[in-house]
Amino acid sequence: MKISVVGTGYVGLVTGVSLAEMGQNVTCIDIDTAKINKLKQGISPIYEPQIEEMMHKNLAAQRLTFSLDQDVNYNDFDLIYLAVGTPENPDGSADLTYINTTVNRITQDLQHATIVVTKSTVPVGTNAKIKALLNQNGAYTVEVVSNPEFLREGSAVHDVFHADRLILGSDSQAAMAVVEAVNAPYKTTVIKTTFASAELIKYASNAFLATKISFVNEIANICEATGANIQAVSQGMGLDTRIGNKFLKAGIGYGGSCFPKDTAALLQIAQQNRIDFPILEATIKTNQQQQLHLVERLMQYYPDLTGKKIAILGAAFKPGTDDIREAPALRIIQTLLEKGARVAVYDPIALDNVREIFGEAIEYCLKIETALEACEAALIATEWSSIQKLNAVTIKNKMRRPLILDGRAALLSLAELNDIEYAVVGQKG
Ligand SMILES: NC(=O)c1ccc[n+]([C@@H]2O[C@H](COP(=O)([O-])OP(=O)(O)OC[C@H]3O[C@@H](n4cnc5c(N)ncnc54)[C@H](O)[C@@H]3O)[C@@H](O)[C@H]2O)c1
Ligand SMILES: O=c1ccn([C@@H]2O[C@H](COP(=O)(O)OP(=O)(O)O[C@H]3O[C@H](CO)[C@@H](O)[C@H](O)[C@H]3O)[C@@H](O)[C@H]2O)c(=O)[nH]1
Repeated sequence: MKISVVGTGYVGLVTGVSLAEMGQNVTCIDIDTAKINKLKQGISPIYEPQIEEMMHKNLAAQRLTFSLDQDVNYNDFDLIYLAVGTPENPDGSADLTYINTTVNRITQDLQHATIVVTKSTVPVGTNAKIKALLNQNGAYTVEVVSNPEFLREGSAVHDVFHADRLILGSDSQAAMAVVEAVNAPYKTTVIKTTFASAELIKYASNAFLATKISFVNEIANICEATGANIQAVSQGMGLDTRIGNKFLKAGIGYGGSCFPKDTAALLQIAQQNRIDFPILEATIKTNQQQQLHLVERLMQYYPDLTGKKIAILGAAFKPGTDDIREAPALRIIQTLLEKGARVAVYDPIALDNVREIFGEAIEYCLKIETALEACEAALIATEWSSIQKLNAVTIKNKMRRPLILDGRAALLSLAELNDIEYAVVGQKG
């Protein structure tokens, strides 16, 4: 089967490479010339474990090609996956500009029936509109299947091959059967439903996970006030199989390209339907407050941060990725700069992306030791393994004051060392 995947970001690239690995003939398409040039040379524009090795293998087997949008004819494919971005509009709703541009572009080429599969996260009602747009001329029927993606950055390839479920939404059973067959090698539970239900499953899943995180972060705040310990509390909660132990890790809140924008978009969908969604509003508000939790705790040690060197350990929104979209570290750095502090940031792979935002305003450190050198406190924003390996000797030798504020419970064992000042989210410190 000849498949194209439009958009070579986290979802498009991983989808395309994985389908090629499953034996399909795949063309990954983008409008970004620099990205396509890199990809043609076998270089991944994103950091994602396993992706480059799998790319090289499938490029060599000639099952995988990369192409600029202007160089392809969409008539050449049996299936066309949409994996372009759907970022946040200023009012919180999903910006469908890239989806609409892609659909118009496909329509210009098409001269026969085909199937378009929407991987991008789109608001309820979008796939029905996509189908209407694709069938404007009425000479043949273009079927559409909503197939929302649930991969996580940092483990995207693993997640595609070990998905919990395959969600397909369409008004065409035949089209869903084709997409189901393509995905058969992944051997997962298949749910076939309508466009609207498939679209809502994606938003509801992300909003629920985000709510779990905000809930546990509120419990962590109660722990700090009362002397309870969030690690014990979330372990105790998580052993109840009705609750489950995942997404109960307290910290400085969620970031990334999905939870913040998808919670905002679901709130917009509710508002457009005149439905109140106070739980989701609270989830978002709690997360915004939680992202600055470490700064509040730091201010208890230093009411005036002017001129103080503060190390930020970890910039990516989570370990295993160079993605800094909506990363809590960015808001922390911005706030510290506004308060007059000097900031040195360590991250093993995301520093180039951070530099694009803060330029010369902060110091960038590829070694943790450089960030810690003569600093007055270190704030842990991402639980990279290199940060988890930090030892007491380095902390005491390098830092002017050995004060660690841990937003990701990365150095819990250090709490036992008396001569390091240590505070972690969810414990009195
Ligand atoms: N990142 C994730 O972990 C994740 C997981 C599940 C779902 N999603 C959803 O998948 C979608 C894509 O997310 P992403 O993170 O991969 O986005 P991304 O920003 O990393 O990549 C999008 C790509 O689409 C390209 N593009 C834009 N317009 C195009 C056009 N007209 N033709 C061809 N290419 C075009 C861009 O150049 C970019 O390379 C979003 O809707 C997102 O919500 C993302
Ligand atoms: O117990 C937890 C779990 C996660 N996080 C934070 O939550 C954010 C998101 O983490 P994660 O869900 O692992 O990463 P994403 O790559 O953003 O993946 C989410 O968003 C994707 C895009 O929609 C979905 O496909 C995935 O299923 C969904 O997990 C990160 O900042 C984490 O630090 C916590 O604070 N506590």
